[in-house]
Amino acid sequence: MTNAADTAAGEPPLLAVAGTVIHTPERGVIEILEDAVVTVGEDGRIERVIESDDPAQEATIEAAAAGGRLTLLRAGQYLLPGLVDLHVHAPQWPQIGKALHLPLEQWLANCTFPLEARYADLEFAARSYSGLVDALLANGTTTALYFGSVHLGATKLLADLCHAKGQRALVGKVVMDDPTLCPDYYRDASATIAVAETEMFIEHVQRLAGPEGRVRPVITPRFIPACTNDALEELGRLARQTGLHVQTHCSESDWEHDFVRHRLGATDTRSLEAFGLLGRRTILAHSNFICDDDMDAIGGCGAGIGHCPLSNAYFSNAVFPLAQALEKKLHVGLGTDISGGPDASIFSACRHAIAASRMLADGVDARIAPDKRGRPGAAIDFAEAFWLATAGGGIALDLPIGVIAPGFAFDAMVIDTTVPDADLTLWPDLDEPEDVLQRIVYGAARANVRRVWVDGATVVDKDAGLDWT
Ligand SMILES: Nc1nc2[nH]cnc2c(=O)[nH]1
Repeated sequence: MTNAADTAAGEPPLLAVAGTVIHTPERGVIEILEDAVVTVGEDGRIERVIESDDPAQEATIEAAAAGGRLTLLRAGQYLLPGLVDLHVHAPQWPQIGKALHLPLEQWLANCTFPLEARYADLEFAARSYSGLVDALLANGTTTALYFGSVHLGATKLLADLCHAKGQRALVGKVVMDDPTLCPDYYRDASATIAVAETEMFIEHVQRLAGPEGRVRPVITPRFIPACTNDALEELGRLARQTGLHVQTHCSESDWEHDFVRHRLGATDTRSLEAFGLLGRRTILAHSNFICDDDMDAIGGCGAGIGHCPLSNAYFSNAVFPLAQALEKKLHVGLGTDISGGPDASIFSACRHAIAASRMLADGVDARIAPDKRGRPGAAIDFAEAFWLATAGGGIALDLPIGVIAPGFAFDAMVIDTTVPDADLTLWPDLDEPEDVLQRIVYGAARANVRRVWVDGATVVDKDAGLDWT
């Protein structure tokens, strides 16, 4: 990706990683750079990707090795961009793998709000959030977009922990102030207090990490049914004034979609737009019931969608029209939706996204004739799924992440296809080069993620005792 002429020796890099790079810089495009060297500058950004036939490689490797800054991948290890999770409910971590038998509205009222209310206790919050951030990093999630709870204190703690552990994180104090839906024991006391605490949270995070830092505050109305119009209007004003990210749930299930249409006479998307909450840095979780007009509104302002295929299977009554959204050039990435999705891995989300798209394409009810059963053209493949999990998530967030190329942040991971206690096995005598990515997308587990960097800093090294050079 660079010419010999570009590679005159300069300052030694912060880091150089030598090995085979696999990424998907564009939707459906797999790029494999065998035996490349990726150099990273002091700012944590990728400086150069030097291919194997470039004479500058040797000197770069020697300089990095001399400075103790070289990481050399072994046979069977691959350098991939880190994963981006566009939808995580941090306080629901202790509920992962439980309570998925209920419809959304009962799950919220009977299980989720009582659990989230416990985050008034900062000791409980610290225990839960610390385990969650460690687990996501160990799964290769270098960037996470988090809903906190309604509590200012616990949500500050979540931001502090992400900062301390080095994860790229966008974190929101949840706003939910409408007594019609939110119980007395778990809601903002008023719209005014909810907005004031959101402002305090923004100040805290920007003091912690800087205005465009690795940890950023997000304006977070939980979803329209939980918020008064006053709160939504004020949060819209704040979004316009600050230019910060916004996250919320959008047209998730029959119940939720109909609730908003009855209350406001418009879809979630058009209502959010009217409140000033739909913009380039808005991420809409789910969005399963969006219509063509909603897609036009989302595409028109460049907002993003966090597609959560596993949680949709439990709560959403429908499959998100992913391929249609991509054809319309909407910005889409993947989310686990912990704990509506009982799986912390974005590799799993890739697999669920592929499976859901196939079911939408073919249809699911065998009693319906094949030509009427599905929605032709709705399927995506593994390369598109991996693009959603990396570059697609980065585009949705408007951040330079998800691609191994100069100018992007060095948020990356080593996938080891040789670890013994895992089911990911390559068959070099049977495989085409692109099959490596296919096998990783379908087979990678937490144990295969050996090392993780964010902004060039090592945040996970499961083989810390081993020599990487
Ligand atoms: N899946 C999901 N949907 C929601 N809608 C409002 N809150 C939630 C939540 O916590 N999870």
